[in-house]
Amino acid sequence: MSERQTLIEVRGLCNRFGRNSVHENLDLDLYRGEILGVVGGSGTGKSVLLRSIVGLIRPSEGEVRLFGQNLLTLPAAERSRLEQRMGVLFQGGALFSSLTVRENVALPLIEHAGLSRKDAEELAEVKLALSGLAAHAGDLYPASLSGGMVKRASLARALALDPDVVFLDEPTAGLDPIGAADFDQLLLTLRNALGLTVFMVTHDLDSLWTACDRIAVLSQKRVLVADTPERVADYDNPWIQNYFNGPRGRAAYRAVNGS
Ligand SMILES: Nc1ncnc2c1ncn2[C@@H]1O[C@H](COP(=O)(O)OP(=O)(O)OP(=O)(O)O)[C@@H](O)[C@H]1O
Repeated sequence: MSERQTLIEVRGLCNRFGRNSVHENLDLDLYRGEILGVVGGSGTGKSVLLRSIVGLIRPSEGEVRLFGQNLLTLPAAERSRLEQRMGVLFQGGALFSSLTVRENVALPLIEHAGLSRKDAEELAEVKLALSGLAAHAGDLYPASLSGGMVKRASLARALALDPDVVFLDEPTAGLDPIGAADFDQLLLTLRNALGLTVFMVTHDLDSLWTACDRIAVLSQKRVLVADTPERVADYDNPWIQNYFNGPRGRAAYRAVNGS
C-alpha cells in the first residue's frame, strides 16, 4: 500500500447550515483503485460529504482537491473536464423519468462527449451490459424498473463517460440480500477489471465486509477512523463497537469471513 496514489484529498472541511454544524475540520483521502466505504449514524453528514467532494456543495471552510485540483476554483471548461472524471449514483437513482434507460445513459455521452445520438445509444448499450442489465432493459422507462434495475441503470449512467472514480450513495439500500450481494460483486469486478476507484456511502454491513478495502467512519463531525475493515472493527469507540460487533455486525462478518 506504500505506493498508493491519492485521487482525492479532503482537508479541514467544515460544512455548516445555519446553526447546524455538520463537519468540522474533516480530513479524508481516497486512493486510486480502492473501494472506500463511508459509514456513520444517520445525519452524521455522509451525503453532505459526498456532495461536497463532487462540487455540489461549497464548503464553509476547508478544501477538496480532486486529482490535485480544487474544482471550485477552476475556470468552467476545466471544471467540466474534471467533473467528467467522476460518476455519481445518487440515492434513488435520479434517472429522468421521461427518458428510456438507454436514453438516460446516452445523455451524458451526447452532452459532454459530443457523440451523435446513434453512437451514444450504441455505447449506452455497452454500459448497460457492463452494469449487468439484460438487453431489453434499455427500452424501458424508469417507472417500470425494479429497485435493483434502477441501481444498475444509474450505475451505467455514472459509468457513461469512463470516469476514474464513482461516488455511490447507498447503492444497495432497498435491494433484497441477493440483489445487494450481486451489486457488491459487480463493484469488485469493475474495480478489478477497469481499475475503478469507488467512494460508497452505505449502511450495508455485508457490503462493507465483502467489497470495501477501507472504511471511513464519520462521527463527531469528522472522520474518526479510516482503515481496513478489520482494524476499524477493532477500533475502541462505542458506536463502532456497537455497529460492527453487535448482532447484525457479527452476523455479517461471519457470513463473509466464516466464524
Ligand atoms: N442543503 C441542506 N440544507 C440544510 N441542511 C442540510 C442540507 N443538506 C443536509 N443538511 C443537514 O446536514 C445533516 C447531515 O445530512 P446528511 O444527509 O449528509 O446525513 P447522512 O449521514 O447522509 O444521513 P442518512 O444516513 O440518514 O442518509 C443533517 O442534519 C441534514 O439536515
